[in-house]
Amino acid sequence: MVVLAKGELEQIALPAAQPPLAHVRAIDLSAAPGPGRDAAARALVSACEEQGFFKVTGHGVPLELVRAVEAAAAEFFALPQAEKEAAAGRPLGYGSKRIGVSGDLGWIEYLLLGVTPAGALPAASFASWTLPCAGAAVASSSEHPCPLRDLLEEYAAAVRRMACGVLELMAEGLGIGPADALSRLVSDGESDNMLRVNHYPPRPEMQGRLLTGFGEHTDPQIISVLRSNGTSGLEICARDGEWTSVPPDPDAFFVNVADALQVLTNGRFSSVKHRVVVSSERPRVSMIFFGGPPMGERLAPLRQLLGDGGRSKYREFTWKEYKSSTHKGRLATDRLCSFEN
Ligand SMILES: O=C(O)CCC(=O)C(=O)O
Ligand SMILES: [Fe+2]
Repeated sequence: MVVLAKGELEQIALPAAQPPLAHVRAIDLSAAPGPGRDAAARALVSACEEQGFFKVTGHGVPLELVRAVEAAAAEFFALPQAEKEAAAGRPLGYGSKRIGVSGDLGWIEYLLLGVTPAGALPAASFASWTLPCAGAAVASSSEHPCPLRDLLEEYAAAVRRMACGVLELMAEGLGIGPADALSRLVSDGESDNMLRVNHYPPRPEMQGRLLTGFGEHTDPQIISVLRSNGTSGLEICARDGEWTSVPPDPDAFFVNVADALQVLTNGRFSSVKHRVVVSSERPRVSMIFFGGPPMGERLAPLRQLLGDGGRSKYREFTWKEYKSSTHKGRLATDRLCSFEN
């Protein structure tokens, strides 16, 4: 449930609009080695250069698992508000309407969780709270293991593997080595991976107006892998500033180029600006895996992507430094510009 104080609904109301549909490239991760895989790697690089956004088919994540975790998430969000609030934490845990700490509001409730390299949700995510689940709400979680938590762990592990596959294909397409030049950042024991489950309840009647679900922003990590329950709402912004609506695809995963990858590629790829507009009478549930590097990782353009005499557009900084910059300022702030040379 999203409970807004007086005046807050007005802050997130949007004029009715029907942006054109985005044309999103599909990349087949299962293409066989040889010409098929080479073509997929080239298409992936073009998609990152042109849009910073694409979708992945042949991803190997079982759709039964995806549907089971989505159903368990929907049950969680249907719990009484007080039970969900018991899982509230900062910044991890349950939250509603507030995104970040700088006053951004949205028609949204969510769970934000840390992920270990094996895909587990570490105890630190649960330091001050446990994850209540429908059916187990009255029992202690040790007696009744929470199905949502188990499913999220399995899901995070599967999506992390897929994210690594995407980054390996990307390294091939960019012609950089070793094969794990990019994927190691997400598969490392210290990688700062996160999982976010967003629930956008159906919008209230507002005389045809729409609501901001998640305001415009770029994701700070390397890549984000997003899946939604087939309800529209995600919009991406093209280089020319035009917003387009992403047609939902319940069988594929969407991938965003995020800020750290823009830096690693010296701006050859740009992180994609995106937002969620709540326009549907159906609830939207989305699950996003954020592939982030270890806290101490030094980020700078990869030498192989600088070319002869190429100039680095960014100064070197650690992921920890960049991540803490994202905790300051509004969601839509362009944070990378303060790291430019
Ligand atoms: O919920 C969505 O579909 C996208 C949300 C998003 O961009 C995010 O959580 O970073
Ligand atoms: Fe995002």
